[in-house]
Amino acid sequence: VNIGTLTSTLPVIPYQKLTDLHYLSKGGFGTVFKAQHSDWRTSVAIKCLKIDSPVGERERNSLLKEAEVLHKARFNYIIQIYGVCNEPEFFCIVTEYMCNGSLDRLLHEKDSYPHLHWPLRLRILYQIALGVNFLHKMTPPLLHHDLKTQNILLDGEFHVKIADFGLSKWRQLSISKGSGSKPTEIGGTIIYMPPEEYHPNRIRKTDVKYDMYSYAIIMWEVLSRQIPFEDTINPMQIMFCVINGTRPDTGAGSLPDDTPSRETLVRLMTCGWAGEPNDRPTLLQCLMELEPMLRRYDDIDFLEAVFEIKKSKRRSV
Ligand SMILES: CNC(=O)c1cc(Oc2ccc(NC(=O)Nc3ccc(SCC(=O)O)c(F)c3)c(F)c2)ccn1
Repeated sequence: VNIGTLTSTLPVIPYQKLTDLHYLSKGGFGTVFKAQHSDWRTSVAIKCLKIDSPVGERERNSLLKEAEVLHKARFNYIIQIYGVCNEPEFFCIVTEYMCNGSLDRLLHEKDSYPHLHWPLRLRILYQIALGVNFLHKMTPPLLHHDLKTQNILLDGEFHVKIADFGLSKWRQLSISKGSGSKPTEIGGTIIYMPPEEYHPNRIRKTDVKYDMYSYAIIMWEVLSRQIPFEDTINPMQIMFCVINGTRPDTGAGSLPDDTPSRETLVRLMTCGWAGEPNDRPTLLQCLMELEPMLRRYDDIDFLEAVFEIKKSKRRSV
């Protein structure tokens, strides 16, 4: 990646403008901090190469590639990049800070969030689909291939932005290049991984269909607030079951009968997680089916759902 072309359109942020660093998380070989930008007077997130390890050329290039990808993929439902900090002893990309954290926490920290009203859950599913569909409609299509609730971030009003904490080489759909799969992070979860990915053969033609499988699993997780395959602890067991057609339970025990548009949502999930990639719908087809569901609600419905969360969050602090 030519840093010159990248920084000709992306701000270069001097390191001394980044203050009050707080550690957030550690990725493959990247570390994420919250920081304040002293001129812009806002919180930012910075993803740096391990500040202890010498910044290797390969790692630096990988982060540059990520900046380029994020810069090209600017969209309302993809995490926004503000710039890069490119100094000899410090190298990081600077993005917006998503103050309400990951969807994973919103779904499963039920003490903090006892009520998650349907309008907000549907808006979250719709906005994830908008983000992933945008990636798939780029030329060439940009594949996420690590969609999971930990990579879905929420801003102050609980709007969704797609993120990718993992730091590994970027993949794009290119017919020429044999598309080897992105190695799953060590200890990464496989519950969002489609069965054809368990033993990736060199030339896989249906790459965009990978994200659709992950999206279907996320749909189930949002609507049920349960962990997919929770009772099977051993990843090998999950892979075995999934290859044999086991999927999350779509009965009333997991998806309540009062789930709005239950039949349509269950059909989208079951088609989305089909074992045969070509049987899965596209994200665009999902959007077409979700749009009439969202139109049933108005802003007050969404505001009430967000208000409910903020009230209970205040109580639980
Ligand atoms: C409580 N709040 C927080 O903790 C917090 C942390 C945070 O840290 C980061 C998280 C992720 C990234 N980076 C990233 O998302 N990159 C990326 C790259 C490619 C694609 S799309 C194609 C593909 O996936 O390959 C994509 F969608 C995303 C980052 F730079 C910082 C940001 C905001 N808030």
